[in-house]
Amino acid sequence: MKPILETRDLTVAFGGHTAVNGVELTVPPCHFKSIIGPNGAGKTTLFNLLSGQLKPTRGEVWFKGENITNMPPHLRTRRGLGRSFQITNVFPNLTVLENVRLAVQSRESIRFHLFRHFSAYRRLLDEAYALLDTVLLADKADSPACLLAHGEKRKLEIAMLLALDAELLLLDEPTAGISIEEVPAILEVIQAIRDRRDRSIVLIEHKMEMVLHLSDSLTVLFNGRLLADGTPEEIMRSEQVQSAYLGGLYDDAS
Ligand SMILES: Nc1ncnc2c1ncn2[C@@H]1O[C@H](COP(=O)(O)OP(=O)(O)OP(=O)(O)O)[C@@H](O)[C@H]1O
Repeated sequence: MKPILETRDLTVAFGGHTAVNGVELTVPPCHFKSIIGPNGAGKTTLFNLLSGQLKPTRGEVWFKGENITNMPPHLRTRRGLGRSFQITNVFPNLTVLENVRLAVQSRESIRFHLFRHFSAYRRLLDEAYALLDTVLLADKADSPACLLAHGEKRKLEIAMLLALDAELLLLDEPTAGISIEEVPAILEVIQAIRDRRDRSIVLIEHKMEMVLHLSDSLTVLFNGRLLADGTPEEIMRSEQVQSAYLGGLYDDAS
């Protein structure tokens, strides 16, 4: 099966420091890959290269068979490559439902101009409701977005990403900064999206145990390099990974 996302020799250096170094990544369609690694391994920098926030010093990014290395972020989003924190257009005083409805509408308006009709508006609202259901946020549909708890905001972001119909979701530490009580709900949402098997997910996570049971494959970054790539079982068995994570090299800051 042709990969949906591929990187070739992807490298970026800041001055003398190579933050991402020759990374070769392959993500098949409808696949769930987690990128793990200790602090400073290069995970966020790699995401910046995938979403177009950064240009590589060397190497290429391919999405759906197209070389997107020099494509700006908004065009990558239109192609179907969506990143969670790119959702900067959450309107705090609008309700959760209206925010998702606007995200659905922004996708639709790229394709059609149907919205003068009430039936089209109704359809947008129905889709927005369905997405809120998917992310377990339907009970907050009428709350202003600014009143959501942190974890609920992450769910809203995921709903808006889904509304944009991203074929590949880049989720940057979706559980970072949220309370322990909210973590299971976020993981449940991600698992439900994974179980639909209709899109790919690439997720950054600092703590390997958080994503082991969710992932089809894991990529381990260490000092900017790809240390290991394989199924969760292969990664768990890898001595290299064990020593990187358990041999005192792993910075367990959360
Ligand atoms: N714009 C930049 N200029 C200079 N150095 C940078 C820049 N962005 C990242 N770095 C450096 O690149 C390295 C990788 O950082 P990155 O944030 O990608 O790591 P990470 O794996 O996401 O870590 P964390 O888990 O702490 O978020 C770090 O040493 C960081 O200081």
